[in-house]
Amino acid sequence: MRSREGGTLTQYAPSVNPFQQPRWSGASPDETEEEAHARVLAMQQAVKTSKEIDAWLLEGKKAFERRKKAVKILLLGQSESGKVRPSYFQLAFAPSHFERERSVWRIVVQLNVIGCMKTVLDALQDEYETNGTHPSNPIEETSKAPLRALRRLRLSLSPLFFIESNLLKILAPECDDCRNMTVRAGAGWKALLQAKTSPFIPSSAKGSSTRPSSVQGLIRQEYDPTSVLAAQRSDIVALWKDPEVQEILTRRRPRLIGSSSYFMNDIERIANLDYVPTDSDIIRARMKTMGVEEHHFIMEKGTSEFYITDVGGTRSQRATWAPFFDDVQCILFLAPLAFDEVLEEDSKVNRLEDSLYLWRDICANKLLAKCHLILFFNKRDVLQATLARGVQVKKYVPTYGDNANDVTAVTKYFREKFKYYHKKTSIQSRPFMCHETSAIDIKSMSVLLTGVRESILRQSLREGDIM
Ligand SMILES: Nc1nc2c(ncn2[C@@H]2O[C@H](COP(=O)(O)OP(=O)(O)OP(=O)(O)O)[C@@H](O)[C@H]2O)c(=O)[nH]1
Ligand SMILES: [Mg+2]
Repeated sequence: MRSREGGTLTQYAPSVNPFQQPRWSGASPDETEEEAHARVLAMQQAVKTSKEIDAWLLEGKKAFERRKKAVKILLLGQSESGKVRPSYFQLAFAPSHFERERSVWRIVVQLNVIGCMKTVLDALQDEYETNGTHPSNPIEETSKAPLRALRRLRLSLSPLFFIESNLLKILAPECDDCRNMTVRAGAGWKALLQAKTSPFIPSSAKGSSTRPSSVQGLIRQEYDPTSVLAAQRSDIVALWKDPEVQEILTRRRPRLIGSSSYFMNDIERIANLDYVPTDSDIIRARMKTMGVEEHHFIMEKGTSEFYITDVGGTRSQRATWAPFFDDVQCILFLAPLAFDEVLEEDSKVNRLEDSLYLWRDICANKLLAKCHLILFFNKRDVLQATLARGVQVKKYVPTYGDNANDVTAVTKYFREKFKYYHKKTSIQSRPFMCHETSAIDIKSMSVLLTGVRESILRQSLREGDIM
């Protein structure tokens, strides 16, 4: 055999056979002792890193397998449609997790109360200023009296507004009013609130372990509205129950966030030193979220795992939903029958019309062709109250015509509309599932969600998703 240059191969062969040498250690022949030491350390580190990568890959594989077997639910709907459902799932299937977050929701409820107080004070100010500047007002001094009382009240409540701004600095630094506050999705804001307001500040969060507990108490009070609310309870109750104030609110209809009136009607219970929010309070508390948040639950009784993804529903956030359409099995679509309301972010758009078109787009989405869609006509109680006030559907939806103006007829009418788009735009046929719900009815919501969970599990088993 010859090499290309013409010489024999044997003339290039090494004098020693490497395969017969002891195992190569990476050491060079003239290595010093320190170099040898450094080399051994580097090799040990490399082995450790390699094991860590293996463990990480294995963990990732396990997580992927777990996720594959879990039930994946996506909550969709416009802003304020009532996607408080992660709390419901926690309450129904992981109650101890729900329990741990109770202290956080106390502050959210208190912020809702502060926001509502501000709206009431602003509405009264507008009312009195308009009346006070009215040229035909005969007794100018008398007309100024309510404005002066209002100013006094604002002053006495000012510690609350100071605490509000402290809380905003940690929750939503770019915002100066809790009524417009939006927190970033994820548990970050809850941990921050817990750290600032929990009764026992952990030593790691104290900064100085020698700080006396009275100072810690003061720091806590800067972030905790409880004692100020308790001290001002009688003034707040008197203001909210004043028939004149109620008349002004009914006439002016200022926008009250979330379930503020529910909290204000119960203010004697809430403005208390030992106030702990009830399940109902937590479900009603309003905290606008920005971004997408995934909640992972393992059922405390049973073995099922859930991934529930909650999204921000304002129009500007809807583009962020698509990446979550990939492996979702079921969408719970929330659509309140708010035929007489407009979107907060665009006052030209009717809320119900927006929901209907959003539903149509979800039904038509190719990525969701195999996904189960469950429609919730949420806020049934609000629909009931609106119709009871005599608000006519046909005034807002001309095609409604002379159908009866009651909950049954209204629900039936809109159910047909949603069903029509479901059938017309779904790429492959799927059952139309629609429920009427009300977040305030915790018991029946839990029963309903248990039913939904069972049917998703059954469906997944049928399709072989879950082993
Ligand atoms: N009365 C009543 N209030 C409800 C109902 N469902 C939700 N709410 C309240 O409506 C407010 C808004 O609900 P959320 O669930 O926070 O709104 P969301 O859909 O998550 O809105 P974004 O986070 O902005 O997308 C909260 O104060 C809820 O307590 C209901 O059925 N009846
Ligand atoms: Mg939300």
